[in-house]
Amino acid sequence: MTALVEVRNVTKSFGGLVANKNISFEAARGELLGIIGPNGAGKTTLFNSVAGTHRIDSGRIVFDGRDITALKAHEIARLGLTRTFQIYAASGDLTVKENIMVGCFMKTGSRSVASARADGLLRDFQLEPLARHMVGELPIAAQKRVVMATAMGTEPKLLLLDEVAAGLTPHEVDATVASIRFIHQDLGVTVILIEHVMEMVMNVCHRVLVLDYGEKIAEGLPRDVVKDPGVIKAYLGERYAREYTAESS
Ligand SMILES: Nc1ncnc2c1ncn2[C@@H]1O[C@H](COP(=O)(O)OP(=O)(O)OP(=O)(O)O)[C@@H](O)[C@H]1O
Repeated sequence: MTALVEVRNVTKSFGGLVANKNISFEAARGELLGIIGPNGAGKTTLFNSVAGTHRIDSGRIVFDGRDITALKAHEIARLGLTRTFQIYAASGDLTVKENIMVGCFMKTGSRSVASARADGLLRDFQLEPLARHMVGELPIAAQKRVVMATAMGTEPKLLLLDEVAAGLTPHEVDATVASIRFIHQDLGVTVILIEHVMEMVMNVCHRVLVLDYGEKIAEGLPRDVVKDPGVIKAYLGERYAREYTAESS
């Protein structure tokens, strides 16, 4: 598999705090990559660095064969790299369908094309009965599906999902896993996801990167990463690691 995105020696500081320190990784076309690590490790900062939400201090990012390091977020999104936000950021004034259409307008200027595409996404993400509801009034699980459907409206090649399982019940996490598999397998989108819900990471990710204090401390198969002593110490804890080691052996 060839790399769809290559991140080389990316550093990003906020004042004296180095939130991403010399981080390098690649995601292959068709891969489903997870990023884990404790609160404040630099995961969201890394998404912001890759998606052009902020300028990085140093390093280089290549997406789909093109150097995107100096591009702005909307220019990067047009190339097919879309990110979702951990905190839902859409306008509360929009209905579910209108919200999804905002994503579709990235690829078309036609209202009827955007509307038809949004109808398809409403079906794909089981949102049809909610199409006319205001997004801000929906339960969290449905809001997360709107976030994913809106992102898919931009027709990405690479989708960065920031904690789409946070705050969900186990049943809702299962439904989110199904949505991610649909995006990845049926729609053929490469996915990188940040997640604290380890059941989901273990379930869906091909590979996992682990960040701690702004640095990449591990990278590998989920079953190997959860046994890494550095990852256990920094993030998972002994009890959790024992559970997963027992399950995967
Ligand atoms: N815009 C900003 N200005 C100043 N500091 C920031 C900014 N964004 C992030 N930071 C700091 O950078 C560090 C990394 O934050 P980041 O949000 O990337 O961590 P994270 O791994 O995503 O955490 P979480 O799992 O809690 O979402 C933290 O110390 C955070 O306070």
